[in-house]
Amino acid sequence: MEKTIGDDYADNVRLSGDGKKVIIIDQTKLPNIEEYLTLETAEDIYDAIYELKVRGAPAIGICAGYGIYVLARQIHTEDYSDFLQKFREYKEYLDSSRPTAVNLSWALNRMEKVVTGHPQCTVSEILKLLEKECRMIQKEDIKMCRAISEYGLTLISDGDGILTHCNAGPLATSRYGTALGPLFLGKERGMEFRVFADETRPLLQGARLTSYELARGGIDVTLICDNMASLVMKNGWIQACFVGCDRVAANGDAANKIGTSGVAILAKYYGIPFYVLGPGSTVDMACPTGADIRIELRDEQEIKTKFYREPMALPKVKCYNPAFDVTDHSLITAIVTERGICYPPYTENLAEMFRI
Ligand SMILES: CSC[C@@H](O)[C@@H](O)C(=O)COP(=O)(O)O
Repeated sequence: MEKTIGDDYADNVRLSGDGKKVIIIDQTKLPNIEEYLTLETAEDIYDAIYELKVRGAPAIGICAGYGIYVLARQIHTEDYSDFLQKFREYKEYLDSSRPTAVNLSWALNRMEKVVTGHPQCTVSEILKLLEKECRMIQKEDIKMCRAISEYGLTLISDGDGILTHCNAGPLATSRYGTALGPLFLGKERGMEFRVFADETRPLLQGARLTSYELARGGIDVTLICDNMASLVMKNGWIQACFVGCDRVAANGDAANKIGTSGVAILAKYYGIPFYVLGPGSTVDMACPTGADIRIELRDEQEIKTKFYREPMALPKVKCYNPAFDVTDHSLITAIVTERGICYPPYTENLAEMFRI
């Protein structure tokens, strides 16, 4: 089969050959060092997620699925209730690593259902089913990204300028990505886009990951500081904004990397369509509105020192470091999932699309 651009990134999160470890590319080291990490203990997996070594909502879910399987193998009992109790302890621990992306608890709940759905099975039979399920989560993600890419590509034309924020590319998923998926797919089909990547303060996912992925994929990418988005829009260089999401509420409000809502407000002002792209697993129909989404607060050192040779503020200066914000549904032109392109009114149309 012919190799596609997304294949280069297909193994960012995977299970080791013996099934006893999770292997991830360390995203905090990119773009300078391509280093793979082996995760074996509950602490390894928790820390990798918390420290953003693996990040991006779908990739976090995939890592958690593989992670809980690896941990389940370490539960040495033949007793179903003991197994379930220990499994749940691991699940709760991993689930507490990051609160905003729903994919984390979604994947862990899926894995738990395999256990609770088979009380008649032996522990070794349950382990086989768990392995199948976590591999399935990743396979489905690849399929979903492909479908999202196809739908997303219908929204743009050859030669368009696209602005993106944070990283919703192959590193954040399994292949193609969500917001970047249409661009990789278009590239495979001979289309050219001019992408403007917000650097995305404070952790610079746009600079370190998005511009790296796009440049490697041969896509024309220009890195800008977050505060330059307004100018490139005013210049007429942007025909659409494509961003990912960490949780979409039932009314269409969408949580994504801090700064996304500002991009949406600018896009509205300049009359540029603003699209949110993500897998159905990111749509949380149990969450009524954006106000119900828990926003992760992170360490102030990420703002002051993390990527600088010297501190950028006095130690006594206070910082406020929310990792995400919520874009109001009224600013979103459409939400693209593997099920199709959902336009407003979102409360009705998401309910119809996700059949509740
Ligand atoms: C397909 S990834 C979608 C989102 O998870 C992405 O846009 C994002 O905000 C990631 O934030 P991060 O804190 O880097 O995990």
